[in-house]
Amino acid sequence: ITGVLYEDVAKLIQRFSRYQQSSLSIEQFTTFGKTAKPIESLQFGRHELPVRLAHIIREIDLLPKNLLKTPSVELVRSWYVQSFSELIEFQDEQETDEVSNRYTQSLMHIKQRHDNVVETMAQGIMELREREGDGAFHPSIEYFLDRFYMNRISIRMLITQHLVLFGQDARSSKSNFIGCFDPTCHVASVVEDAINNAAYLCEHYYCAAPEVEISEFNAVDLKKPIQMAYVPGHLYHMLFELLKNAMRAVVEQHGSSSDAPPIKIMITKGRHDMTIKISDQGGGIPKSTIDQVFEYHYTSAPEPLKAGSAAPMAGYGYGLPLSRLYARYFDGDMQLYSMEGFGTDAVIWLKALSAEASEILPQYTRRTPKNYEEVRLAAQHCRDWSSSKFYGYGSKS
Ligand SMILES: O=S(=O)(c1ccc(O)cc1O)N1Cc2ccccc2C1
Repeated sequence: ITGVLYEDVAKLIQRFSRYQQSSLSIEQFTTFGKTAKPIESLQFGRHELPVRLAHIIREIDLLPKNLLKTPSVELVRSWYVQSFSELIEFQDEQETDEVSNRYTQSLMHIKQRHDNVVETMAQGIMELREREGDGAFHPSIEYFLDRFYMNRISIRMLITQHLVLFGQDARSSKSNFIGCFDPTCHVASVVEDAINNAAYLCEHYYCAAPEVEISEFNAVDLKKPIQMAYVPGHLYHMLFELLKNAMRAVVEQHGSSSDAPPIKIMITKGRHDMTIKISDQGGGIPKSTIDQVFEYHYTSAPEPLKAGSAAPMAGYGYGLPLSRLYARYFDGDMQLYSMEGFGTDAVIWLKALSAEASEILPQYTRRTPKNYEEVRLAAQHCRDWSSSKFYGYGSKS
């Protein structure tokens, strides 16, 4: 029986990976969430979730065999296939309340099953690097992880949105939240939360935390506080990471003396972008190493935050690459501008209009395997460029 089942699942994954994924805007999430019934959410999710799972399973199968065959990556793949199989069961079910409740239960289990995907995937890549050194797969692994974690953010968004709207932990209707979305998110308040928590950690580690000054400029509604429809949890995650880095930089540069230069935060809103800039005088880093801080450093895989252990200050594990994915998820971005010897500006751009803030989903297409080949070749090309082969001079090895 399992043989047959296995064969069917592989065929179903193929089939579902050929459907186009439906990218939702924040406008669509909030409009749908205001009036949708559990049944309607089931009708959308029981198709879209298997499609997104199938897309990324196909992409996992493009990984170099030596990585794909590590115990950790095989375990992660089995979670995705298991969740795909469970969701497929709802395809031709009657749309009754009983089915809807079973669907909600299933989403809860799937969310829990995937809680440790980031750590487990990092473990697999670390195992491989220890065994095979800095493998030639490095750049295409970065390409894969960005797409893999973006897909995971998007799947967890759909699942969490359904659970918050219709699950046990459904929010009391008192707040004007629509699921995970705050339609009138007051940006400075989320910034203040992130500052307080990052400063608490900084005090705990360094016995001091730099001052932080916040300014706003609303070019759309002068004098009005800057608000937007967004997922406060995502915004907080990005800000907390950047503030930890900035505070650590300032304290390590100026010691815990009280005359350390303050960190300055500028929040602006234009017709297209809501932008946050965090400026620190923490000594900065060379331009040549900026790209590396956005790499997934498997060496310091994120320690699972067990109760009681203090969260790490700016560990440079996955904090920055994942934060940039959150910024990019609803078509925004994040970038660092550093002046080595002086300090760094970290900038987050988000879409000011919720109708323009659409999910950016990595699509698995017939071209995807070729893209991986191109990424690998391009990296090889860069390695050649940096060698004297191309310049014909210079001592670079
Ligand atoms: O690389 S950074 O310029 C830097 C990176 C990201 C960021 O958000 C803010 C930053 O300031 N910076 C982080 C850090 C930590 C300890 C000691 C010195 C530094 C310098």
